Amino acid sequence: MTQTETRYAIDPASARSLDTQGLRDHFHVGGLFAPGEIRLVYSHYDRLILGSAVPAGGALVLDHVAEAGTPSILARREMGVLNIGPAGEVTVGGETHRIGTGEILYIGMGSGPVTFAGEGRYYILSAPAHRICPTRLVTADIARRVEMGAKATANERVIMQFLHPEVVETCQLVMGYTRFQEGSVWNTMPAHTHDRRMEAYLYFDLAEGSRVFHLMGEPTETRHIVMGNEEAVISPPWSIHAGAGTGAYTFCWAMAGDNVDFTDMDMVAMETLR
Ligand SMILES: O=C(O)C(=O)C[C@H](O)C(=O)CO
Ligand SMILES: [Zn+2]
Repeated sequence: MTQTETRYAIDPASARSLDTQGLRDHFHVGGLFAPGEIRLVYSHYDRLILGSAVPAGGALVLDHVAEAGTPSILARREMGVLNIGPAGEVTVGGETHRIGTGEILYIGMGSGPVTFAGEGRYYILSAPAHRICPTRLVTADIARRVEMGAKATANERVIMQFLHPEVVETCQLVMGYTRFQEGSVWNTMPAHTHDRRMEAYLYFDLAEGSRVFHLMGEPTETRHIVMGNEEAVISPPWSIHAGAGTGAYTFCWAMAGDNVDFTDMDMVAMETLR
């Protein structure tokens, strides 16, 4: 079963006036990773689709998604699939890929239906594409590693860049995840925006009872959204996206938009934040 929910894009002035529930309705994505289901959210920010597939030992096929308006989801789209569960198999274009924990499968436009199988817990991201780039499994040993932050500022972390121009060719998807050194809990601080690209975060590997306070909004109008394990959040192009956890966590970040330049960010000075 595939379930799809649409989230419309709103402007920063409208977002400013939202209360907690309003912010969650627009940006927070809960209820993913339901066993035996594919759940998708179709965001109007850069038309990114994010979601999950949990075959729970069986098989689930992702093919027609009415919101995309094409016979098959990949007809005019590309996809990145991160496995946050035990190893599993994804079959696409007549080939079966065994995806280990923490590995990402890039799937090129026009590949046809995607079958998710085994015990994997798959996080799905898909963006419109304009040409075919080859499907490829990206393992942690070939991902780019960027070490950032420091213990003293509780933000010592490694940004693992999987779908990145120096690793694998994509049309507009840029994707990876960030891991923290023990004791570090702050992500993406100092904060930034990139009006050219939207972003989505999936927070995972949180212990029970642990939460991440995700920060969003224009730099001078920040708001927070409290995130539980395996919950995602949509970051509009005009918004910062940062967070602090009450304990350890990992998060997957993904972007779509006008360029694939990871370093194209507008850094926000600490004094600017409100
Ligand atoms: O920890 C970080 O900092 C990040 O992972 C930042 C994201 O990758 C990002 O916001 C990229 O634009
Ligand atoms: Zn960013």
